[in-house]
Amino acid sequence: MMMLIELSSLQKKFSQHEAVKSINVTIQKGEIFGLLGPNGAGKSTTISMIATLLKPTSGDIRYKGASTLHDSRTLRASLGYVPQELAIYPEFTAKENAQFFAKLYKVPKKERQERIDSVLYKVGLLDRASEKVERFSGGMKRRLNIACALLHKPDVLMLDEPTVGIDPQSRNYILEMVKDLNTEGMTILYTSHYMEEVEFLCDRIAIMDHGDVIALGTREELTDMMEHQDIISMEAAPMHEEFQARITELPDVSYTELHNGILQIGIHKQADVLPEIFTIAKELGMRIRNVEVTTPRLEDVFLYLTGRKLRDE
Ligand SMILES: Nc1ncnc2c1ncn2[C@@H]1O[C@H](COP(=O)(O)OP(=O)(O)OP(=O)(O)O)[C@@H](O)[C@H]1O
Repeated sequence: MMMLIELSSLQKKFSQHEAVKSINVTIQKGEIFGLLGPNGAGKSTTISMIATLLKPTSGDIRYKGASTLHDSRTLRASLGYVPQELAIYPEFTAKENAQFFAKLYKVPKKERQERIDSVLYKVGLLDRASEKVERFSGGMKRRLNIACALLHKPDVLMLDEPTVGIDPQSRNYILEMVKDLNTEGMTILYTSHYMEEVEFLCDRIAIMDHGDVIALGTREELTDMMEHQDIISMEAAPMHEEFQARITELPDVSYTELHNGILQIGIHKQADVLPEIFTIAKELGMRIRNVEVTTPRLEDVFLYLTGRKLRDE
């Protein structure tokens, strides 16, 4: 596998606040690389630095081995970037937007029409090409934004939380489209705070928190970090505070987390703690309604590493 983008000791400070803390990440040609982390983790700052829209405080970004900090032309020509905020004109039609960006990206005139039709088709908007964007749903606008980033046939596509606040249908459409683009050979950098999306899409994942990459690997490598863990999810009525406190004290329990009435208990793999848990529940007069034992997912890895939930709810 060829290293396509290398971030070395990449750091960004906003006055005293260190938004990205000297991270080292390499993105291989042909992979879907995910940046997963909660809001404020530093994902957008990182991706904006790669897109050359934000100057790093220190460190380097190399594209195909050459630093992009002084000469970003090669990278810019090969990069499609879809920011979190929509960058399209609502009073124009979808086609007019695409025409505008095709000119901006210097797509040769004789190729423009075909290219525009092809990207609008790809995002499922060819039949709506002549409609004004202000009449589009959030998901359609987002898809058009992606189409505009594809006009110059980039080698790398970077998407910053592309599914936030859109309908499930558009979300699935985008996820499938990203997979297809990757199958056709495009390298993808995808940021999200949705664990399921990153699990579904990404070959490798960097988990970010407070500006730092706290873990990096394939999904299996990340969940293997917790190879000594199983997760018990338990619903009970009532759920006593004392119950959680006593469970946390048990020797085979590594952590507990109460969320939406469900108590999650991280236990050493195959530890026989259920009888003790049931006994404590009985002592406290609780009725257990549901118990499930599962192997860890990325969400659990985040909880394990940070002691916090990935999502802010
Ligand atoms: N222009 C800026 N000036 C000052 N602080 C900033 C600026 N941009 C980002 N930050 C701060 O840097 C940190 C990282 O923000 P960033 O947007 O990169 O996080 P994120 O992981 O992309 O989260 P989100 O999904 O909410 O955008 C945050 O604490 C944010 O407040």
